[in-house]
Amino acid sequence: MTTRYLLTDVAPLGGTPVDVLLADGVIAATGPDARAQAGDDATVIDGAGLVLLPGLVDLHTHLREPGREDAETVRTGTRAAAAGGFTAVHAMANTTPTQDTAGVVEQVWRLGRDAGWVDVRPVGAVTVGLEGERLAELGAMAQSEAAVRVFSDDGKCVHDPVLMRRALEYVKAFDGVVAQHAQEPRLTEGAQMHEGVVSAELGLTGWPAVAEEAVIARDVLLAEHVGSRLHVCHLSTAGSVEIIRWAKSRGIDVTAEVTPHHLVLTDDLARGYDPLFKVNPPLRTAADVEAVRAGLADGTIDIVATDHAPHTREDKDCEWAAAAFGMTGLETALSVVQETMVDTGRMTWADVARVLSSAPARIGRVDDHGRPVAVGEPANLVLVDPAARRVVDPREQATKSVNSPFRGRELPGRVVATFLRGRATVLDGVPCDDDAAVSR
Ligand SMILES: NC(=O)N[C@@H](CC(=O)O)C(=O)O
Repeated sequence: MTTRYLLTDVAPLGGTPVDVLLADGVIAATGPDARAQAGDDATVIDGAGLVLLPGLVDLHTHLREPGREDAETVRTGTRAAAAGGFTAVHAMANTTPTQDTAGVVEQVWRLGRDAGWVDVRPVGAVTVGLEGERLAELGAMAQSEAAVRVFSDDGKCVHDPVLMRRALEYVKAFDGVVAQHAQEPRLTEGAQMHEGVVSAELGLTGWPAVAEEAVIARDVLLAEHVGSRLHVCHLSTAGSVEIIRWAKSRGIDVTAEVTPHHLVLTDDLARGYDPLFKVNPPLRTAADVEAVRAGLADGTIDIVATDHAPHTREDKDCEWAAAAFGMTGLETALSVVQETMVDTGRMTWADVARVLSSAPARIGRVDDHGRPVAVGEPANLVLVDPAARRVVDPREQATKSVNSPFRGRELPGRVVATFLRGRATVLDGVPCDDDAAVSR
């Protein structure tokens, strides 16, 4: 039998404090019933001042296994996810070999299940080898044990409009979604950072906003034409927010994500030539940051997704032009959303539960996650201390890589505990290594 937990005086979604009993993998009782049913054997966690949210769900994580286990493995990446308050993650397809067959997605799914930290939902590649030439085995991946519902060539754009159209049409058969990495390749050849004043000053090749916006505009029209579901990865510009707003007003079935780093960091950071700030799509301007915050607050942008992109020191500790694109994010996402959206009064904790849990769970068709905090629901939960503050030290994080752009920065909030089907994966802010993989 798994441990029973009595969380006392916790605030579900930041609301009125209440006692909550977790038993047999579910929320067994709330209020006075919780204490009455807890019995003597329940582990009591003092939840005064803490917020209880549904476990976070990431639609966009790079776990790097198979192929780049030197940067991250399914085990280290999912342990980092649990530390960050996640109970489910989607593992992106740009592995080696590519997650473009039933065999590879099943391998990743099994590694996730055996690690036991979070539920891993592999993303399937749209095209074979992410090469943009032939559709991958979408149906076989959907029907595999991994039950793939999200398909993406992330890291690369599906730039051929005919292939994109076919993928959008094909995934309808199994209620899938195509998640597009919107980057017009010809407009971004050799690009190193956002195209603007700073790139001109530094003499680095620019990645113009239009290279993202042109693909999003095309794809929302394609999605409308074929009546399919489209998801836009890591949207980063004010113009992209406008296009999504327009598409939604027309009733087009599109969803969009923003990353934590695009909610706060700007292209000015490139001035130090520190590749920690090199990412795809690039950090944009302060006006873009304001536009994505406004878009997230008004629901134009549906979710926050980490785009956790771990890289080895070798791939990051070099000159800007040679460095890999990408930043880690699983262990700082919730804090950045708190700092930029909650502490600024733009969103409530209920909104946070929507953008980091229920909406991504719905887009990815992940059952049992992102559910209401209510009796009978699966106990996939995270307990957060919003009053805590910490200085980010990547060496203390669970991820194998240290390329956090928040290194040395003080951020609000701390994950106190994470529960996966009622089993604690994190307690007192520390991953429960002894218990991992015990009960799945
Ligand atoms: N987001 C990133 O900067 N990097 C991603 C892929 C990508 O989108 O380029 C990665 O896999 O490292």
